[in-house]
Amino acid sequence: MNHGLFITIEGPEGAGKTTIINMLTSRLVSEGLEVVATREPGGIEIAEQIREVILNKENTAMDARTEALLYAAARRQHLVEKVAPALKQGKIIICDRFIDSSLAYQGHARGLGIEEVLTINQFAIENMMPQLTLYFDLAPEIGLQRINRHSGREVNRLDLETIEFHRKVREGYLLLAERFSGRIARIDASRPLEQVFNEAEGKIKDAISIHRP
Ligand SMILES: Nc1ncnc2c1ncn2[C@@H]1O[C@H](COP(=O)(O)OP(=O)(O)OP(=O)(O)O)[C@@H](O)[C@H]1O
Ligand SMILES: Cc1cn([C@H]2C[C@H](O)[C@@H](COP(=O)(O)O)O2)c(=O)[nH]c1=O
Repeated sequence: MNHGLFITIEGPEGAGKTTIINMLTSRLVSEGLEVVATREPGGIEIAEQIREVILNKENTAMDARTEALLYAAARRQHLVEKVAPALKQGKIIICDRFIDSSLAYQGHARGLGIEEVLTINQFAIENMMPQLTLYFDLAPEIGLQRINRHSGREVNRLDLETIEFHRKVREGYLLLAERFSGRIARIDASRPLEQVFNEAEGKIKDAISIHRP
């Protein structure tokens, strides 16, 4: 019997997560694997509604703990409705952001504390952790420039944070990559797309052979 595989992709704005997830999904599907690509916050109706509230540029009064709880709530619903059933069916889930985003953004950059944010997320996820996390490491200046110049996506409330905030996000991710080195693989996302893709694909293929022999 095939076992599901839960993979998450992390990193700052404009690191190339969406682009690479699309490329990885096409590649794996073309090889006959069943893949579900999804994202946080979002991926299902209720979580997309929560996303609207969190990322709305008008919601400048949002308290940091409210923000952390909303991300955790969206995560819970997405896990229960989409991720867990697909894993049960033996599929490969590739999720754009997961718990490490909350730890880096709310825990470290917002200053709520990584341990505190971990605690509320443990309640939300009940030990359902990814087997592999690819962290796309990139200086925030480059990522924000990529978004402003090329992607055409709407700027959201988090994008508008100060550059110091985005630097703290990176600092948070680097701390997490060190702490959870068995799960998180750092990928240098400043390189050309093809190189980033090749490394990401290699790590995923390794995980498939370990976790779905
Ligand atoms: N390695 C790369 N080199 C140069 N440009 C890139 C690279 N990867 C992605 N891009 C470009 O950067 C922009 C942002 O990419 P993408 O939307 O995939 O990032 P993202 O990590 O999903 O961003 P966000 O999380 O902020 O939505 C796109 O225009 C994409 O084509
Ligand atoms: C899951 C999660 C996300 N965030 C932040 C990170 C980004 O700024 C936005 C999501 O936008 P994207 O274009 O889909 O990357 O939300 C966060 O702060 N905490 C989280 O848990």
